[in-house]
Amino acid sequence: MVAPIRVAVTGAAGQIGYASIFRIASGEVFGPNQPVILHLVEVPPVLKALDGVHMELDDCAFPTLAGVVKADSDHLEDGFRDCNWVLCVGSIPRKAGMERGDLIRVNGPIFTSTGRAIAAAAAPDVRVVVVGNPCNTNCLIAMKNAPGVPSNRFYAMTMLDQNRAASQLAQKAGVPVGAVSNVGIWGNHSATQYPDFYHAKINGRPATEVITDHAWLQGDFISTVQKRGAAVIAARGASSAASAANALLDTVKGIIRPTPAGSCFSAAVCSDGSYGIEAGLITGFPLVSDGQQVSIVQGQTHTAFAQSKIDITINELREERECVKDLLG
Ligand SMILES: NC(=O)c1ccc[n+]([C@@H]2O[C@H](COP(=O)([O-])OP(=O)(O)OC[C@H]3O[C@@H](n4cnc5c(N)ncnc54)[C@H](O)[C@@H]3O)[C@@H](O)[C@H]2O)c1
Ligand SMILES: O=C(O)C[C@H](O)C(=O)O
Repeated sequence: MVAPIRVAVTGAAGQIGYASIFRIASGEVFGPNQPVILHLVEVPPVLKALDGVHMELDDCAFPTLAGVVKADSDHLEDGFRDCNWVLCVGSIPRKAGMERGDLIRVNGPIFTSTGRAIAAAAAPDVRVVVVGNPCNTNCLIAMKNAPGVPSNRFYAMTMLDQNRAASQLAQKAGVPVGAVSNVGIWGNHSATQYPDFYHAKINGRPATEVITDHAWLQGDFISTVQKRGAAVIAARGASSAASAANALLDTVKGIIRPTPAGSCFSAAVCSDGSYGIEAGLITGFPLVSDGQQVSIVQGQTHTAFAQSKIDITINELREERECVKDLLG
């Protein structure tokens, strides 16, 4: 009999929460033999809607769903008690015309109590993925407010950017998206991020050999990925949800499954000073997992063009940190 793992999802009745939890309950992420107890966290006015989500989970009759715990955001320790994963979605999304960073003073405070409750109540092996924007800096706030939880347990989501970048490269090259690998996202999940096409591969070959339109790679490719979130908001009238939920699940899979040889996956983690990036910033890096431990891919070299892009996005992360320095524990 396999012991269940406990997975908390904040904002569980929101767009991304709703698009995530059924897939987590189904066994897609942790496997068909791993029971999961879902901890669903919402703000008090949304608890009634959360009851409805709970009914729907029951009605799916997933064999892998071993239980549901509901908690409100005023009782986060109850919500996170003994959790092995805390997926932090709950927060306000931006509207048309806003940058993700505009949410910093609205959503940032949510992550002080989140960090404290994780430290107080979660399982000793807890891993945290922050989705709520601006996710890098919110993750920094949570990490700084969770003394005793190792910094390498904190991730902010840049997987959606990786998936967007892979899709753009595949369409340009006229290949299935599965042919694209090794796309690293550097820096902030924002309009300054640097999606690294230089190290990307298409059918195992450098993307820069397969796609010879380098002006497109340096121009429209980067800006399309950087601004994709805003483009979705403009078209849909709401921020990306199904693709974000999919990326959240891909992030967890990236962490717990060995990365295929010669490839990487993307998330923002606490910099250890790799590539000269200031230690302690939550920064998008190319990562590899052996199924247990995640590490930053080492030894990549960057062109002057790429380095200038990385410098811009790292600078923005420093500015965001300055903006929330009163929340950093
Ligand atoms: N990192 C990424 O790639 C990425 C992608 C898409 C969206 N996002 C971000 O994810 C967040 C959620 O987006 P959404 O579309 O699901 O929004 P949503 O408004 O549909 O849902 C958010 C939910 O969070 C709940 N909530 C708010 N404050 C909370 C708190 N303190 N504790 C618990 N729950 C709380 C709300 O009641 C709501 O149900 C936004 O900040 C959005 O910008 C990030
Ligand atoms: O762009 C947003 O505000 C939502 C999300 O971060 C996205 O990239 O789709």
